[in-house]
Amino acid sequence: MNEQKTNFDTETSRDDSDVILDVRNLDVYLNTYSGRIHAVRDVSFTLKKGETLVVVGESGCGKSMTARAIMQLLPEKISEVGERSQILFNGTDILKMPEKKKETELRGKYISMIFQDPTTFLNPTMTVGEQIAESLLLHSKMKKKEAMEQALSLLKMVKITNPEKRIRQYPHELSGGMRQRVMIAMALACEPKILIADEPTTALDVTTQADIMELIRELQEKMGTSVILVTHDLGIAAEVGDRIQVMYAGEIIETGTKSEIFKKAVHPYTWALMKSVPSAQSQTEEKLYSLKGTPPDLIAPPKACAFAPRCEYCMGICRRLHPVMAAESESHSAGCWLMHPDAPKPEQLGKGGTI
Ligand SMILES: Nc1ncnc2c1ncn2[C@@H]1O[C@H](COP(=O)(O)OP(=O)(O)OP(=O)(O)O)[C@@H](O)[C@H]1O
Repeated sequence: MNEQKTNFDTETSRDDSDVILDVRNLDVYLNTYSGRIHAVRDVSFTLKKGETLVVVGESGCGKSMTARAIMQLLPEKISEVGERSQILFNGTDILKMPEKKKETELRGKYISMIFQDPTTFLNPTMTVGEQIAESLLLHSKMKKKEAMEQALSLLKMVKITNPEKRIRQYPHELSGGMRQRVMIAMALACEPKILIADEPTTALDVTTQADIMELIRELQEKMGTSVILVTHDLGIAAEVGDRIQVMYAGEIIETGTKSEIFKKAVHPYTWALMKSVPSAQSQTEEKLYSLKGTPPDLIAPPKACAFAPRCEYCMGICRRLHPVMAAESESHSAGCWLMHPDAPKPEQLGKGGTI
């Protein structure tokens, strides 16, 4: 079997003029007291204009570090990006941009990010209006008065109640949902080409979650922004995603359109994630499936399939060789030895089959 690791999805889309972001061979290392963590491992993917790409996976699988690498907001001092890595925004490698340009052009103007917890992002000593205006002043030639007027229209756009009052309030005076709306207003202030949303609704109650996701979708349609949404919630992925990218142990293990992933997933890890989603039926009739074991330690990531120790369909080869990323269709690919033409069908496999 072929040992070389390729990513057919990226290969097929390299010539695509619709591609706004092209991430190639991204490696992120974090130098911690416990050791050097290989948090993102050879990740390649593209994002098209106007689409929503959802990145899913368990905690610690590298979703946030991938998102932060694009925004160039990796943990200071301890992080390192691999030498061969490239992050091309409209053809320009973000990793080679001077720091000043990243500050004044890249962040906010071209790419914006919203986080799970707005309190760590919003400045507690400035009013909501001043903060939105500040971001406008940084990226445009507006005067302060004009920026404050624009801040008010942005607060109206994100449908905050009583915007004339909110604009003069401080973050601590607002509810969690309102603070999240303020962060979205700030992120969209300069009409970025890409919005990265890292678990934007995790800290909110279910109703507010739905409102915020609806808001992001509405604004995306209106402004034509491309969105990368990081979530561990497959329900949200099913609702808003055009394409889904499943990550495990710092790698992409399956990627495809929403219907390919939800109806025709081929990787046992994706199957396990799907089975763990509560449905109306599972809540009343059966115990919810829970994936046993934990993801591997990324200080010494396995050389072979990282999911093998937890996989019900694990074969001998899975413990020896890294799987090849293989194409199911032009838009659907996965890294699993079960896809090899010589592999037995999953239903024929007992634990630890041989190939
Ligand atoms: N600031 C940090 N310092 C040290 N290690 C970190 C830091 N942030 C993340 N890591 C480690 O990097 C790896 C990838 O983490 P990452 O946050 O990207 O995962 P994730 O999939 O986004 O999970 P979560 O949903 O829990 O944030 C994990 O092993 C994690 O422990």
